[in-house]
Amino acid sequence: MRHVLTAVAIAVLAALLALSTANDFYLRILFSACVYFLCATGMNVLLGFAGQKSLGQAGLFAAGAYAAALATTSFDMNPWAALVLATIVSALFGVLIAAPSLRVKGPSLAMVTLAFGVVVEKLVTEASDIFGGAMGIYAIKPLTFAGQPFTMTQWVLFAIALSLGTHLLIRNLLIGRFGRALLSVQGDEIAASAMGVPVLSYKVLAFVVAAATCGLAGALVAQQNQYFNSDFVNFNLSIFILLTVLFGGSGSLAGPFLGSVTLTLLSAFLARWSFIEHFVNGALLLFALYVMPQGLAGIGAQVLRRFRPAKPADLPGATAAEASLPVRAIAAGGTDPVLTASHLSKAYGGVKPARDVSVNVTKGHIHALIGPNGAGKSTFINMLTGIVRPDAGDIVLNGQDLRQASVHGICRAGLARSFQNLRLFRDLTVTDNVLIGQHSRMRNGFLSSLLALPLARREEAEARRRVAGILAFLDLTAHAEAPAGSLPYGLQRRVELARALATEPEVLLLDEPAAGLNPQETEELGRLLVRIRDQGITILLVEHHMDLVMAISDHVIVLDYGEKIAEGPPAKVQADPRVTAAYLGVDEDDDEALATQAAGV
Ligand SMILES: Nc1ncnc2c1ncn2[C@@H]1O[C@H](COP(=O)(O)OP(=O)(O)OP(=O)(O)O)[C@@H](O)[C@H]1O
Repeated sequence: MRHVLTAVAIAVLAALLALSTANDFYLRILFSACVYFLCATGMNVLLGFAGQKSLGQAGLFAAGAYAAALATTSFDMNPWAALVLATIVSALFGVLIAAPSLRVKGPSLAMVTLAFGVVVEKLVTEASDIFGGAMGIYAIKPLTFAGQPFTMTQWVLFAIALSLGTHLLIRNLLIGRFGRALLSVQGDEIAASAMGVPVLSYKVLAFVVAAATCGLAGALVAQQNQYFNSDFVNFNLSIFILLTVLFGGSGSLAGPFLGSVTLTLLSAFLARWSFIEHFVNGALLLFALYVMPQGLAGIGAQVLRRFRPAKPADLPGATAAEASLPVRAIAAGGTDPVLTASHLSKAYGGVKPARDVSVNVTKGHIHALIGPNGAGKSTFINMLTGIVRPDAGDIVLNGQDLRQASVHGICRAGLARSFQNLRLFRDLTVTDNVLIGQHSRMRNGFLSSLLALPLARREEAEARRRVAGILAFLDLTAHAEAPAGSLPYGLQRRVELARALATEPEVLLLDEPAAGLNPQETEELGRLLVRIRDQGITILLVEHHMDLVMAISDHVIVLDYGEKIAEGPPAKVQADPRVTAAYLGVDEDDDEALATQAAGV
C-alpha cells in the first residue's frame, strides 16, 4: 500500500507542477519524462524481470507512432481509438520480435532485436509513399477534451495519469505470480520450466508488454506533435530506452521512474550542447553497467537499508506457520503404479544411456535408482521430466500419457524434480524460490493479476500460506527471506527440495539429493524423505550413498550401461551378483569375488 501511495503522491506532485507553470519548455520536459517512463516501464519487464535484452525498442516506438499517424490521417479514425489501436499494433509487433527469443539468447538475441530496429528504420525511411520518409506525416489528430485538442498542460496531465496507471498495473503483475515466473525465466530456464513455468509464453508476454508500452509512448509523441517522421526512429532511441532502465535500476519497480526522470532532465540540460549528448549517454551506459549494476534504485535501497535494517523473516505467518505439505487432491485416489515408464530408450550416437528400460513406480513408496557413474540415471530422470526426449518408449502418470508433454506440463501433471547440480534461483529469496514451485498450482490469470482482482490476492495469500507450511516442514523458516544463493550448500539442497514439494507432486524425482552433504546431513535427509513419503508423496531418488538407499528405500532399481540389470527390495538387490559385478567391475562368473563383495554394495 505504501508503494501505491508514494506513486500517487509523486503523480499528484508532478500534476501540480504542470498546473503551476505555463512555460512550454518545462511542460515538454515533464511530457518527455512520462514518455520515456512508459518505454522504460515495459522494458523493465523485459530486461529486468525476464532477462531478455532488446536493442530494437525504437522499432516498436515507431510501430505505435505510425499506427496512430496513419489511422488518424489515412483512415480518419477517432484519435482516442487510434491511441488504443496503436498500442495493440505495437503489442503484435512485440510477438514478432519475441519469436527469435524462443531460439536465441543473450548477445545473439540483442543482435536480432537490433536488426529489427534497423529494418523498421529503413522501412519508414524508404517506403516514403506510406510513411512519408524524412518528410514525415502531418496533421496527425491529437487527443481531444470536450471537442478541443489537448492543450500542452492537458497533454502532460494525461501522460502523468497514463504513467501512473501503467505503473500500478504492471506492478500488480510483477509483485505476484507473473513477476516471479519472469524472474525464474531470467534465473534458469530449465529450472523454471521444471517448476511448471511455461518459459516460452512468459518470454512472449514480456516482449508484448514492453512493445505495448513503447508503442503507446510512440503514439503519444506522434499525436502530441501532430507530426512524425523517420528521424524519430533511430538506434539512439533504443539505446536511450535501455539506458533509462539500466541507469534507473533494472529489475526494480522504482528503476524506470528514477531513470526516466534523471535522464530526461540531463538530456534537457545537455540540449544546448547536442554534440555531446550521445557521448554522455554512452558514458552513462558504461558507468551503469560497470559501476552501479543495480542502478540508482540499487543505491537508494542500500542507503535505505543503512537507516532501516531489514526485519527478520517477514513472511506472513512465517513464524507461526504449521509444518505441512500441500498434497494434491488426486494423491488420495490415482492409480497404482502411479508412474510407469515402458521400454524407454535413448542414444547419443554410440552412447546409449537408456536401453529399453521399464520401471513401475508404486504409489507411496520410496524407490531408489542406483548404478555406477554413467549408467544413465540422470538421463532417465531427464526423460521422465521431459528435459530429454526418449527415442522410444512411453511414460504414463496416473493414466496420463506424458511422452509428448512439455517440461512444464509434466510438472503440472504431478512430476517434480530436483537437480544433480543445484539449479536454484540464487538471487531470489528462499520464499520466492519456493513460491515459484507453487506457480502451476495458482489459478489467477493475466487479467486478474494485472487488475489485482480478489482472486489474485486470495491465490497469492494461499500460496504464501502453503509455502510457509512447507518451509516449516523442512525447517527452513529462519531462512525464508535470505537469498537462496547465500545459504550453505546443505540448506540450498533443502530449498530445492522445498521448491519441488511446492509443485504438489504426485511423484518426487530427486537426482542425488545427498550429493555434497556430510554424514549427519545425509542422515537427516533420510529421515526427511521418509516423512515426505509418509505424507503420501511417492519418491524416486537417484543416489550414490548406499547407506541412505538401503536405509529408506522400499524398492531399488539398478541401471548399468543404460540397462536395467536388477530391481527389488534393498536386501535382495544388495545380494544380487550382477549388481556387485556392475559396481565393482568384477567378472560375473567370479563367484568367490562376488560373494565376498556382495555385502558391501
Ligand atoms: N547430452 C548428452 N550428449 C551425449 N552424451 C550424453 C549426454 N547426456 C548424457 N550422456 C552420456 O550418457 C551416459 C549416461 O549419463 P548420465 O548422466 O545419465 O549417467 P548417470 O548414471 O547419471 O551418471 P552419474 O552417476 O555420474 O551422474 C554418459 O556416458 C554420458 O556421458
